[in-house]
Amino acid sequence: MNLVDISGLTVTFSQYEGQVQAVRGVNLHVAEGESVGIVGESGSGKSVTCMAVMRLLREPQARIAADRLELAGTDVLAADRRTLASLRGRAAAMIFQDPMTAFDPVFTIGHQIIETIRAHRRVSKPEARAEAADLLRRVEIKNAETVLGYYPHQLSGGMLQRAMIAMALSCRPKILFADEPTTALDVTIQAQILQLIKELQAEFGMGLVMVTHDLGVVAETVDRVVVMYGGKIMEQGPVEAIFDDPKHPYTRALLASMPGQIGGRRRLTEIKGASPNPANPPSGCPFHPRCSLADAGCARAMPAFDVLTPGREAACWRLQ
Ligand SMILES: Nc1ncnc2c1ncn2[C@@H]1O[C@H](COP(=O)(O)OP(=O)(O)OP(=O)(O)O)[C@@H](O)[C@H]1O
Repeated sequence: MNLVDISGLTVTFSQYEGQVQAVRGVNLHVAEGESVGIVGESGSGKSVTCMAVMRLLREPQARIAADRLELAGTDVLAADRRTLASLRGRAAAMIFQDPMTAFDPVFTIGHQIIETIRAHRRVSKPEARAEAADLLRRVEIKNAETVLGYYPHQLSGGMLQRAMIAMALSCRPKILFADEPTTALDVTIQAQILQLIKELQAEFGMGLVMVTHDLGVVAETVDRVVVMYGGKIMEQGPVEAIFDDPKHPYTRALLASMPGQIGGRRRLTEIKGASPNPANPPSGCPFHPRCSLADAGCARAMPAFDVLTPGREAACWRLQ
């Protein structure tokens, strides 16, 4: 079964200035235990895609439409509030760049993890407390019992990130969405946290969707890569294929702008030209205004995906 099953997803935000077309026809599938990286520059629609399948976007400002939008076999567009609340946590959890978004500053770490466990499972408070301490140990927080009594501001950024991962894992989700989970951390801590996510993914047998602008992060952590640009998928395939033999000119440009140091924090700003304005996206292939290979046809229509091998596909007129 696919843990994530998305076909024809579009997400549009209504704003005073007009409509922002954040996601424009995305198909995405993640199998059990699989790890997938979604990469692309800022604003390409990576986060919104994940938030849409978790139904975490504020509606009706965000309008979500899809031919299929399923999380662990449940149609999230048809799901009621209760089903969604139970899905979030039990089926899927999400971690973010800023752990303060996951924690409430006025409660201790322990209180918040224990409450999360008890919101989803019938366990006594002492059992939940023991489990919370155990989870903190698994994310390599040494003085776990003490840390349970700490407030979020008493932990360093890296420690708080670990505590957020512990809280996300507390309901034993089938899939974890990690949205730029290490971007705010310094390089050594970043590498440790990525390693930890990878180990926990294997240990828990979870699916993983890693959202990042950093190809180095993807190289380190996932099996399959999905490259997004202007609200669309440009190319996808196994991580080795994407790195060794990128097909789409955008993927090639992304790789060329990659910092030498894996996990480095340089932003991908070196591709010439500006990323598309989602309020007024370019016609045809969204990358055509910046693509050195583009011709008039590229502005006319978005090409279909060329399936190079099963699971390896790219959408580029010049490839055809
Ligand atoms: N709540 C919102 N209201 C209006 N526009 C939004 C909202 N959330 C996201 N957007 C817009 O949707 C587009 C896609 O955003 P998204 O956050 O998915 O990009 P991203 O690829 O994840 O990049 P980043 O790394 O910057 O988060 C952006 O242009 C963004 O400004």
